[in-house]
Amino acid sequence: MATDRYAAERAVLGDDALKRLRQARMLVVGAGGIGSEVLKDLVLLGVGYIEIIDLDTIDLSNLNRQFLFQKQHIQKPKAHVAKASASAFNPDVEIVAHHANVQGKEFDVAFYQSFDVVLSALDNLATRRYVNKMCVAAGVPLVESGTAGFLGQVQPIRAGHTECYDCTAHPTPTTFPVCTIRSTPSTPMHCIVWAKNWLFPQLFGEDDEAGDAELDEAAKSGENAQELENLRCEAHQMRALRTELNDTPHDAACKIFAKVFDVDIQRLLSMDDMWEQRTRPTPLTLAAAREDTHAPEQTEALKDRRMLSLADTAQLFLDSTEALAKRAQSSSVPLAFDKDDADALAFVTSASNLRAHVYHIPRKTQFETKQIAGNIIPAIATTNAIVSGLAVVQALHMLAERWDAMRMVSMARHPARAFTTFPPAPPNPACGVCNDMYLVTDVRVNETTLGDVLEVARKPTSEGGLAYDEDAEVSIADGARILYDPDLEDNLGKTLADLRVDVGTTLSVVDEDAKKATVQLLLHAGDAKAPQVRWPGGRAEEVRARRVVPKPASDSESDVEAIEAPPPRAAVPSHGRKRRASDAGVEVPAKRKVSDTTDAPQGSSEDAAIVLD
Ligand SMILES: Nc1ncnc2c1ncn2[C@@H]1O[C@H](COP(=O)(O)OP(=O)(O)OP(=O)(O)O)[C@@H](O)[C@H]1O
Ligand SMILES: [Zn+2]
Repeated sequence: MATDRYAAERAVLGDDALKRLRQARMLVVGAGGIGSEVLKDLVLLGVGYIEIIDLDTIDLSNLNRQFLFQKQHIQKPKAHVAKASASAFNPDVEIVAHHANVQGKEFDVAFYQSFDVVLSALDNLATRRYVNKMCVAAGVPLVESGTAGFLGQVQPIRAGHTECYDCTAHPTPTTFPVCTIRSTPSTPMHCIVWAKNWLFPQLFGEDDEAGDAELDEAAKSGENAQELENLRCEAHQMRALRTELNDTPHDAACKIFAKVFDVDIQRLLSMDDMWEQRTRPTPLTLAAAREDTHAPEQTEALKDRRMLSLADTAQLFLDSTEALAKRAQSSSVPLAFDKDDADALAFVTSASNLRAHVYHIPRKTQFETKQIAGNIIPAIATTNAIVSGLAVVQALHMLAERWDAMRMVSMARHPARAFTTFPPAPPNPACGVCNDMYLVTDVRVNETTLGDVLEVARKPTSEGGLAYDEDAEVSIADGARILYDPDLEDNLGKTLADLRVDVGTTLSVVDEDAKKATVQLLLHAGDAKAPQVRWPGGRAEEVRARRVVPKPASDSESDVEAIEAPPPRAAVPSHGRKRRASDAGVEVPAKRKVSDTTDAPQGSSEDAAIVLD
């Protein structure tokens, strides 16, 4: 008799729930630490159809916690490998993988609406906010999750009923993405992490023999031979230099300088596709660094708060490398970074600043470096696994429409109470994302003019318009770019294509008097020249029900005029002159920021205010 892989699940969830799971469609955004765990959980549960999106490729540093990936997958797209690895767990599940940026235009509101639940497993604020906004626009439930060291959090979001991700302000995370550390840093933090977590242990910490053996094994499998060979070569060179540090510390320190700031950078530069979207680094020789004795003007009295010249930074690197090498030689245990160890801090400060210089990134003082280096939080596989499980539980509640069962969950390293759960709060009336109205708008960008869009804004709802009064001061913007306002009429005759507005763009129609909510037109390719406005999914009632401010009883059910304005946002100075269309090409700050949350109050719950990675 064939075994039923779902027997246990059926016993726990029941027949109906299992059937629903088998028919469910879920989207996982991000295939990193949390995303690969979530994917594995969903596949094992037997969710019928899953799509996964990730823009990145697999890095060596991912392998300690992203268990769908192995050595032979280095440099392959995370989404594709995650699909291949997870598919093997359950052949009943269909997975579609996208190696792409989730902010790409192909992932429009209709795409989101094709899913029952979206699970966000991202590592940055901007993309989290974007996915949140798309889910609110599409009216699709979202499970947001994040971890920082031993802390974790899961937030179920149901548009119009619960807080969205943007209802509370989020501090800029002090944690960091590790995968960009080895080759493509873009912030001072990346450089500091590289110096502290990679270079320091390579030279003075635990010797990584095992890592090299693993590289040998991966090379045997024939995958990514060239990059694996490079990594192995780098590891061997570093080990040789580490040995040399014992005998001739000064010469070895100079060679290490040449290797990490010049030779290795030249090797990376030869990989052209790596630099298509990024600024190319500039290799730095010791001789060139020594020539640059210019120190920025500064008034700081304390030495560690002053910015050193490049020459002094290079000297600090050589001195601290020599000092640490001597200590490592006489120490019975490998050295570990300690921000209060002067040599270690000098090493990390100088190495990270030299790397920052190479990558055209601002440098940091020793004082700043100490603060940043002391704050780095490692990603922990167990936290990711637990948070992923909690996220999937929320997704199951959503799928079963057990809305009352949804819980925010905060996880902390607390012996008495590891988890704190509470029902999600209602939407914040000051949240731009929750207050804005989202309408899918069919256009033909080569024929539809901005005037056509304005006409639709003025038309009554019964004729498919937005019902703005003839005398209402309306503006139309593409992000921060204002295309039309009462002082800027030159663009009205231009097509959307002329204005560099493509399908996939969101145009914001803003009522200057703040009497109506901002309307977001999600542009979609249509058949007619005149824009056709549709409520997402044709579910007008549902969308209307999502309004934060209750509708007055007298308003007609079918009238968009019933959309009340959110609480007034920042006052807008009026313009003294008519602006020309040529002005419009220039990015100007939006008069009223659309969906801006900077004025949103801080999270109402202390528990909810953890920094998400
Ligand atoms: N705009 C985006 N589109 C698609 N995927 C994204 C986007 N932004 C981030 N991601 C993905 O989200 C995932 C987040 O996973 P995680 O936090 O574990 O980061 P990581 O890069 O795998 O690990 P680490 O940053 O700790 O090295 C990453 O795989 C990253 O590529
Ligand atoms: Zn909100």
